[in-house]
Amino acid sequence: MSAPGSLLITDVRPYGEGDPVDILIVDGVITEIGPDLTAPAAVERIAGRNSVLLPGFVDMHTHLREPGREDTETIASGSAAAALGGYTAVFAMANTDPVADNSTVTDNVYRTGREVGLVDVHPVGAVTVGLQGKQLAEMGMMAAGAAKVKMFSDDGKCVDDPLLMRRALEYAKGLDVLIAQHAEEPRLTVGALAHDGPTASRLGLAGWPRAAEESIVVRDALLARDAGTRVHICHASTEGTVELVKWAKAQGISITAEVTPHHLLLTDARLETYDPVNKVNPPLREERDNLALRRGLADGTIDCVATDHAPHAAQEKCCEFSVARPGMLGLETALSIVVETMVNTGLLDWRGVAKVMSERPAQIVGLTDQGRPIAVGEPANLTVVDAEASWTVTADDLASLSRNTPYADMTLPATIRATVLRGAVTAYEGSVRR
Ligand SMILES: NC(=O)N[C@@H](CC(=O)O)C(=O)O
Ligand SMILES: [Zn+2]
Ligand SMILES: [Zn+2]
Repeated sequence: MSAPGSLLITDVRPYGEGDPVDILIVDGVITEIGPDLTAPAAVERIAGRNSVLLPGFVDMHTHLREPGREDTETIASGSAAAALGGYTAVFAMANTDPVADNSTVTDNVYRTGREVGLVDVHPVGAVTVGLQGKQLAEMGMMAAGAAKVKMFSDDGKCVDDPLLMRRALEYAKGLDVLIAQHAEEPRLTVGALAHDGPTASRLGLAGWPRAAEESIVVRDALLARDAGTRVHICHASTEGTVELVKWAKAQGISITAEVTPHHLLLTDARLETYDPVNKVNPPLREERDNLALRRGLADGTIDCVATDHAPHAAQEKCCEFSVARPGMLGLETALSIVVETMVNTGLLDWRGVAKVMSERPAQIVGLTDQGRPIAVGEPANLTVVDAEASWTVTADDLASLSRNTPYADMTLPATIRATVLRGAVTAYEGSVRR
């Protein structure tokens, strides 16, 4: 990674609007924006070549597998994947081994992220001890530690006990932190392998009904209402979730929701081959869910895109569908899938992409230095997007240590030309800068 000195990014269009300008960055802060800026010869330059300039992306939902499964992802490899995907901040979920349910783990994740330095790694703390759903974790200790944990989640598992969830929301309110719920009523998903629909029936796979998600979404909306606090819904996957979140927002309930790129694009039709790469929680659903999620993201009902980047070892993904681990990679392909499903369909312009990939996630979780406007005086956390380019995904070329991308061999629109974290170039033309 280059030192955070001075940087000149030439020939870029902020938010894809207007004529190309140059951006001068000094000591991590944008100091000048205008056509044909001059800078001393020693200043590092990035040629934007008429690219779109966006605020650096913020991922509220990433699984880095450190500590515990460093064979599938480390904080370093996941940070590289994030930088290449245009991210300047990621939230690393708590389902590590050991679980991030105490400040020793969360502070270690945070410090390792700083040492790697490619992206701001914010650890997510567990809501319950060991993700067991029995006893609240020491959220206060984690929030007060070096990592200043801002978000808590048992993701991978649902906090299904309603009384415990109520207490968690009350505790979170006092700490001014966010609870993010993996909305899954486990008594409705016993043995479930696929979306409960015609495809699962035909393939003989036990179904995961939409109601398993939606019943928790509405329950948690009501609990947040009563607690007078906010709640965030991870990986919304159904048309009904969009309707329920819209209803809850209309009631003045402080609820937010994210959608993954794969739930915007892919359906359970993918399961016909029984390829475990398509196994994910919540499952890929039907086209009407994709379309409702896209509309919800466009109209602000769904607040943001989060990757749910979930690396798994080859041996955990090549076996029989029923025993394969759920989850798919997402960091390096997210922007392309958002362009394919939201920009190329006319649902979002580049301002809208900045909102759902950067501004809203930063606001929801309370980051004050990310998701900022591209303006003089603002921190230089930026992503340079070549909107005209396309690329073919080669699993072996990904920076992630895992290979479980559902987009292998697909040609996708848009590439990340460069990512800039506080004025330092972290990724440039497909390579990370260390
Ligand atoms: N999404 C997944 O299918 N898997 C995630 C857990 C989760 O996000 O629920 C994982 O940690 O592998
Ligand atoms: Zn989850
Ligand atoms: Zn997850």
